[in-house]
Amino acid sequence: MLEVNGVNSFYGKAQVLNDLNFDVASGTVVALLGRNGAGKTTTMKSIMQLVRPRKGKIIYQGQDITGWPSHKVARNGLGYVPEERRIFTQLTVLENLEVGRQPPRDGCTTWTEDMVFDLFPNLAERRHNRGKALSGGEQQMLTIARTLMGNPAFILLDEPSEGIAPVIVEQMARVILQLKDEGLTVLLSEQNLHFAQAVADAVVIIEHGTQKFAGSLASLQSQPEIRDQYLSV
Ligand SMILES: Nc1ncnc2c1ncn2[C@@H]1O[C@H](COP(=O)(O)OP(=O)(O)OP(=O)(O)O)[C@@H](O)[C@H]1O
Repeated sequence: MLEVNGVNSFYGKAQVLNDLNFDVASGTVVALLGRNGAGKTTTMKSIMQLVRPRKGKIIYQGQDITGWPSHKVARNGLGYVPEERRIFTQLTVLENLEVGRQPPRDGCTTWTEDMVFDLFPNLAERRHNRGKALSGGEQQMLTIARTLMGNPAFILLDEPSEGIAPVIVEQMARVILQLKDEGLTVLLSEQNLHFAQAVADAVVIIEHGTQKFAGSLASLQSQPEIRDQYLSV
């Protein structure tokens, strides 16, 4: 569904990604793992064309999307949930969801408010509250919920478990598996293997912008030396 082909990305003169090569198969959850500063966010931004790869290609559903404007990438069915929660603090939960609404997309779930409230019951209770009244975890959920209102086929979640309470982390893992059941394809970034193990089918490990491993979760689990070398566990 998504191919990252020989991607090299830079900030100015500084090269941050070196020849990344991995695939995300349709209907799977792939975890992009690596320590702080490894290049996970830059990989996601390179897929979304928020950072333009200087070399290499991003192929989505057989189409080369490299160089497309980011809004066109999003309209094509890729929903990006950045690490920093970008909700509208002055708008209510319902109004935030309304902002994210896009027309139905062929082959994808058409999300309604009720459907996202089923997924995130905490938000249902808070539907008339303003964004600023929500906890960090609820803001994280609202960011995901708003992205779902755009009816994506593929969702990129940058560190969905970062900075939220353990009980919410568990809920987040359940949500990701429910999204997979809905037929969405998920690429998430994570520093810690624990969360990835609960949700991912496959794993890509990067260190200093270089890919060190790509394969199934089972194959990573059978190679503890890779895990110990590149991940904080
Ligand atoms: N806008 C920027 N300008 C210059 N360098 C940047 C910029 N954003 C990130 N970097 C650098 O690029 C490298 C990769 O950063 P990136 O945010 O992609 O890593 P990450 O794996 O997502 O880490 P984190 O867990 O901190 O989000 C780091 O060395 C970082 O300092």
